[in-house]
Order: sequence, then structure tokens, then C-alpha cells
Amino acid sequence: YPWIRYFEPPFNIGLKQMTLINQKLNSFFSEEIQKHKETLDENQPPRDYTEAYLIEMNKRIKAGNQGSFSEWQLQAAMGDMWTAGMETTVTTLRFAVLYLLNYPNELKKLHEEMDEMVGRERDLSMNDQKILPYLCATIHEVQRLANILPINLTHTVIEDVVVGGYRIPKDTIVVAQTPSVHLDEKLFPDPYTFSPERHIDANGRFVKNDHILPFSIGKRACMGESLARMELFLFLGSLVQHCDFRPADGKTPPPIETVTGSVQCPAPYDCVIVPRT
Ligand code: HEM
Repeated sequence: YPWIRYFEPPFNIGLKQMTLINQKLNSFFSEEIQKHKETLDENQPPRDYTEAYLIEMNKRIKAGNQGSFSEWQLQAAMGDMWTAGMETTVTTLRFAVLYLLNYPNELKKLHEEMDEMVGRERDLSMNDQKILPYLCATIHEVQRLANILPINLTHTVIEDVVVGGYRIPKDTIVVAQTPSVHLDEKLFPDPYTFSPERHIDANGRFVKNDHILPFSIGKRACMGESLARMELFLFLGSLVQHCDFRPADGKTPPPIETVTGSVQCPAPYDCVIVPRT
């Protein structure tokens, strides 16, 4: 994001602020790597990604073929996992719980569908997508409305193109604004209302809407999309299967407020998540 160099304090999205955050994250990753190195036992199966990486790196160093494997590269990969991989999915789930606290009828429908189609005895699997259309529709709707990446990543136009009558010369930096599609009332009437029903057809089947692009589109679309889709289905599904979500005071749901940054999050909220009776 080259333009952030123009946003110095009091704006908190400037280069200085971003550099500070990056430094903090990198120190954290570096400390984790050191801790892992101290406890690493190369004769045991790796306990996590960092151990697996360190074992592979050491093997390559011994063979005189380190290639691109280095602690710096590991730090960058941890950064990808942490920011692209974890923050996104967790934020989407936090939005899902927030919406369902505010839309108790929709939560009730999810509970009913789960009880009828799966029950509470067995674990969910991805095959259950076929029999849980309302859960699929809920996740689709959460991703439409939450817009957790309001700015998206930047790309460069590699040749002159014309889009919607505008000429965009080669080398221009562009950012695809998927929220403007997700909240377009021509595509989604009453766009700010949370309504999983939009994605259910007359026969009760889930219908995926091609205008909903939380993972972006094209060659550089999200690399973790299929993993993220599994996480959202299995984590939210299991929560719905076993838990009830309630306002902290038993009556008033937390307001749907957001904190906008490179990831748009719900404002911190309290709620109670209890085992279903
Ligand atoms: C709900 C969860 C997620 C959402 C909404 C999301 C969304 C996105 C978006 C919008 C992009 C930018 C695509 C573009 O440049 O046009 C992206 C890129 C990326 N995402 Fe995700 N993502 C999620 C989860 C994950 C997970 C779980 C991983 C990996 C474990 C991941 C890894 C990546 C990577 C590596 C890129 C960069 C791809 C590239 O530049 O070629 N994401 N993601």
C-alpha cells in the first residue's frame, strides 16, 4: 500500500504505525522460533508447523542445500499463517456469533436444522454441507455482510485495460472493492439486513451467489480459501450443534459495531456461550 506513507500521525494507518506493528509481530515470531529451537527434538515427529520447518531446514543445511529455507523465511510464513490464515477466519466467526446474537430466529433455525439432520452425538464432516443448507446460507450471508477485508490487497494492471468505460493504463495499482458488490442493493435488497434466507431457494436448497467474493477472484485470489471454507463450516457448525449463544445480560444483544483496519472486526463484545440443554 504505497500511499500509506502519506498518512502519518494522528492517522493511525501511516507507514510509521504499520512499521511498528510489523516489528512487534516479527519480534513475537522470532521469540517463538527461539523457544521452538530450545525444545526441538529432531527424532520425534514435529509437534507443529514451526518444528516441521526447522527440521526440514536443518536437514537441508546438513545436505549443503539450504535453498530458500531460512529463519527469516519461516518468520514470513508464520506471518502469513497468523494474519492471512488465522485473523481472517477468527474475525468471520466473531461476526457470525454477533449476528446470531442479534438475530435469534436465525439461530433457532440453525439449531432446528442441526437437530433434525445431524443430532448432537456425532462430529460434523464436510459431507454434511449437503444436508445443512441453512448453515451454508448463514456462512455465505456472514461473509457478504461482514466484509472483513474492506480494502483488499493491491494489484498492478499488467496491460492497458478499459473497465466500465474507464481506461486504466498499464502499471496502475488497483484494489478490487468487493464490499461495494456485497452491499449493492440492486443485487441484495435491504443489503444491511442479515438474512440467510436470501441464499435459500423455493425448494429449501442452498444457492451460492457468484457476486459474493470474500476470497476475491482471479489468479491471486485467497490461497487458503478451501481451508477457510472448511474451518468456517466445521467450527461454526460445531458451535451451533453443541452451544447456545446468549446476550451477556440475558436480554440485550451487543450492538453490531465494527472497528475498521486492514481487517474489519466487530467491536469487542460480551456474550455467553453455553452448552445446549
Ligand atoms: C474467512 C477467511 C479468509 C478470507 C475472507 C480471506 C480473504 C482473502 C483475500 C480477499 C485475499 C486477497 C486476494 C487478492 O489479492 O485478490 C486473500 C489472500 C490470501 N489469503 Fe486469504 N482469506 C481467508 C483465509 C485464509 C487462510 C485460512 C489462509 C491460509 C492458511 C489464507 C491465505 C492467504 C494467502 C497466502 C493470500 C495471498 C495469496 C496471493 O497473493 O497469491 N487466507 N485472502
